[in-house]
Amino acid sequence: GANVELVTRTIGQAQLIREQGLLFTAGAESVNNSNKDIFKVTPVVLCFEEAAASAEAVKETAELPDMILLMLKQTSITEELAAAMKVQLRKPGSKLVCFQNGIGHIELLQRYIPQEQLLVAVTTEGALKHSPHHVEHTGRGMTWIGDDKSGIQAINDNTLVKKFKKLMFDAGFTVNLSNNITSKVWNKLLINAVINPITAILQVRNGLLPELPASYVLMRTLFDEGVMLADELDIELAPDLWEQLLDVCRRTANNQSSMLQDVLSKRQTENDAITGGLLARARGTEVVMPTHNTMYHLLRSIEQQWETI
Ligand SMILES: NC(=O)C1=CN([C@@H]2O[C@H](COP(=O)(O)OP(=O)(O)OC[C@H]3O[C@@H](n4cnc5c(N)ncnc54)[C@H](OP(=O)(O)O)[C@@H]3O)[C@@H](O)[C@H]2O)C=CC1
Ligand SMILES: CC(C)(CO)C(=O)C(=O)O
Repeated sequence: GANVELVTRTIGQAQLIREQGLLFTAGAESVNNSNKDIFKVTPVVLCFEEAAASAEAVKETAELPDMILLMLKQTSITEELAAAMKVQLRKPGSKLVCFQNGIGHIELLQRYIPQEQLLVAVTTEGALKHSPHHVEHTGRGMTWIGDDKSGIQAINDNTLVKKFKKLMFDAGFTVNLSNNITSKVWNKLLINAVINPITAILQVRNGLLPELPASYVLMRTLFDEGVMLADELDIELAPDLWEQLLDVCRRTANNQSSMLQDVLSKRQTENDAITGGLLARARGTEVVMPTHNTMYHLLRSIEQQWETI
């Protein structure tokens, strides 16, 4: 095994998990779907400030983490967080694995953390936080990790990465290495940039999108604009990405997309990292993305209504 520490944002959540444990339920398609068990685990829990202070205080870098799995939304990746990560990643060879959807965060993190310590993860696993100490594994998937600069062999030979893969495998998760993680990131980015904004604006579940003739047209238009940009940037996409996208709608038909959940809870969405991420990459190219631009501004208008309340 490995020593694992869970880091929460608030002290309240850390205390709750220390007192009551972390409840883990398995949804219908989860790894542990045989009996829909509820597992209770009692990890070591620190809040963000505690973790940052304890890393600052450490003199021997051997006591610092080997690997940090960053599973926050893009909206939580701030300069302050990146600076704190830098302090926690002083152990030579340690790695930060970034699980976010969307793009833009790696550029921010690279301003603080050397590129060779950053790994990008793309996952199709599904998780849903029901309460501050209850999480459901809503769907089985696959996780890809990589970094396009080092190449697959270097990652494959990395002892830490090997150990991480084994630990994940033993826990029931499949982790593969990718020699083109940018392509994996963009496949997911285009899927999210089609499904998330439309579901969030129309307030419908994923399954309805391809069923409504008008939203089907909108989906295809957003998809085609995204493909044009990827072509312009020489980013390889899966040849059957459109079919994959329709399949995601079918497989997650009853899900509310993460962006719809954010809108319903009046939380800031990942619009800047998903649709905004595409628009930022299109700037300075010949590609125009009028439909993504409209979706971006519609979502910002929704968010700005709460910001001004
Ligand atoms: N959920 C899923 O199935 C999938 C999610 N993703 C991507 O993964 C990322 C995370 O998504 P998801 O887990 O759903 O998001 P959630 O909002 O459910 O969870 C993120 C957690 O991060 C916590 N957090 C925020 N800031 C800090 C901090 N500084 N220190 C410690 N904890 C912090 C939040 O705490 P608090 O609630 O207190 O703010 C929250 O509990 C997103 O980019 C998403 O797009 C990718 C694939 C699948
Ligand atoms: C694939 C999809 C759209 C599934 O709901 C998702 O990743 C999300 O909701 O953010």
